[in-house]
Amino acid sequence: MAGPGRLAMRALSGCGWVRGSDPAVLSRLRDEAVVRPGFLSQAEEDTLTRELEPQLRRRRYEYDHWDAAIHGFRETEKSRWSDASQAILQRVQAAAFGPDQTLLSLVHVLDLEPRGYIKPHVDSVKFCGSTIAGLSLLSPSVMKLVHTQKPEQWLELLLEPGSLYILRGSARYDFSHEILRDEESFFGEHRVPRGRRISVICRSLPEGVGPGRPGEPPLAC
Ligand SMILES: O=C(O)CCC(=O)C(=O)O
Ligand SMILES: [Fe+2]
Ligand SMILES: [Mn+2]
Repeated sequence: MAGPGRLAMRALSGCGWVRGSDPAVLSRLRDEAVVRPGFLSQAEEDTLTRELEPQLRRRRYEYDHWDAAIHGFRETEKSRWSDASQAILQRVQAAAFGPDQTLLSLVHVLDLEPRGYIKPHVDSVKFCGSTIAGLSLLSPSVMKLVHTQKPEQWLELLLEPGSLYILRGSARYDFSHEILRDEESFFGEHRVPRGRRISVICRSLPEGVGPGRPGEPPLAC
């Protein structure tokens, strides 16, 4: 997909991959809800997908938890990576995290089938620090952020395959995030048809928590 058309970009300030309810929200969250399209080369995308596929294929998609935040998904946590993937994750770390932040050693890998979606939620502050950074593979999708107290304030993030998104600070704590289901998958006027999407999500540890205790953080942050 080539990115949003001129129409969708009309109301935007700055980046063509982020839309917002109003210019004030866009400017306030400018550095806190960031999309970097084309962060991965096609070769890097293929490397990650090829490495994850066998591990994911062993699991079944889950649908039936009526109160769960995520529907039509399978997931894993991964600590050991090939050298090539390790290099990609290091680029993510350098792009998204500060030198004083420690990352969860387990990287969260989420596979959403074409009908899969993620309901609005705020990642638990118990298990996840101030920064969340996610790579998107295979299918484009729209991530929507809505202010938990003032729902009239929102952002839409267009996540194309190969893109990196970063949520930090207020965007991470004061806004819920969700991945829209296919029927609702629009970036402004721009329809974003959903296929299968894999995301690779790095998170910082809650501040003040040491990096030890392997295996402690749960699957769903
Ligand atoms: O798939 C993503 O990029 C986000 C997943 C998510 O919000 C979560 O696991 O908490
Ligand atoms: Fe989340
Ligand atoms: Mn989660």
